[in-house]
Amino acid sequence: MGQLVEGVWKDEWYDTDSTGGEFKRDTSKFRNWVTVDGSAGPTGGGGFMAEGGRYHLYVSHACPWAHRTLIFRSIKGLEDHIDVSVVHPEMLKDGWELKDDFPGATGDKQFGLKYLREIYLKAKPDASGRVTVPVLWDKTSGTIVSNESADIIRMFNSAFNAVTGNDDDFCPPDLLEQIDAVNARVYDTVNNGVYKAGFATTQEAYDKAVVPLFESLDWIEGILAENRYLTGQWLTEADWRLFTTILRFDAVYHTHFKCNRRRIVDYPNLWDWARELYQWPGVADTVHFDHITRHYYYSHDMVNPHRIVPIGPDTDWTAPHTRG
Ligand SMILES: N[C@@H](CCC(=O)N[C@@H](CS)C(=O)NCC(=O)O)C(=O)O
Repeated sequence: MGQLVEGVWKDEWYDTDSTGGEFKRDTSKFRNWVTVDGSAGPTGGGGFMAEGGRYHLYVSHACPWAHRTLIFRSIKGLEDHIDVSVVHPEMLKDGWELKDDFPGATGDKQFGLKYLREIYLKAKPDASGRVTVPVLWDKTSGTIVSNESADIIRMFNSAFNAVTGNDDDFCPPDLLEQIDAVNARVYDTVNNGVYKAGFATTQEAYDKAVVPLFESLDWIEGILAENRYLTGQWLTEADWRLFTTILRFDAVYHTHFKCNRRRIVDYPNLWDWARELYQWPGVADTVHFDHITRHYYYSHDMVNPHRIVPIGPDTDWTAPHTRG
């Protein structure tokens, strides 16, 4: 685990000393957008037009943020248009490695590089900051378009429609405000909340994260008791953004990140909803529990120094849901 400082790799754990034990997530540094005509998007510069075969995605199957992008790639019919390199699940002193000696890890399909940081350095030789997945790479200009999953899934939702012929819209304009509001709470207290609980190094910092996390799960359970999906009767981006955290919850966050007030299977509506999303066409193929457990239990020395992978739970994601 480490980061780049002006182009040089420094192996160091997250600094929680300067923040009273709290984990603070670094901001993503590459924030350009692929657009229909190559004009600039909401942030960053232009020049990234939606074209089949032009972009490459670097992901980890363990990572909930990268997982969102793989789900959108699948449900938006982008699989033949955007190819993927999958990192090795263990993230150790060199950060994410592009090795292929684990089932499903592909190595670097573009350049044969060893470390994901080398992709960052190709884009920006003096890059500083964390080397994270996902990364969307532009083969034409030879640079990183974006390393922010929230932006990448918005691009995938609409920019490539003319390329794929898929017009499904998971961010319809009339629901956008509601989607953004749900996303804001879910991001802070659930998606990032589990990390804040798990990487906290003081009791206060842990309490500050874990209490709002379970308040939000109760709030979500209430919404899903009344509505099929988070923003009503249509499945939207808000559901997919929550899903990748919920999928990992009982297997990892409940144990490894000490988020153990309740399990997801203890929330009848949330658990039913989660199975519906898992069973959505194309989604189960994006799920790799072997990468998920190997990554978390192996990569965080500070949390699990002996790298023992717990035995359970036995969860049946294929059990029929009753959301219809
Ligand atoms: N804001 C980023 C966060 C991505 C992120 O933190 N990914 C984790 C994996 S789950 C990572 O690569 N961490 C490496 C590190 O922090 O050094 C996004 O949503 O794309």
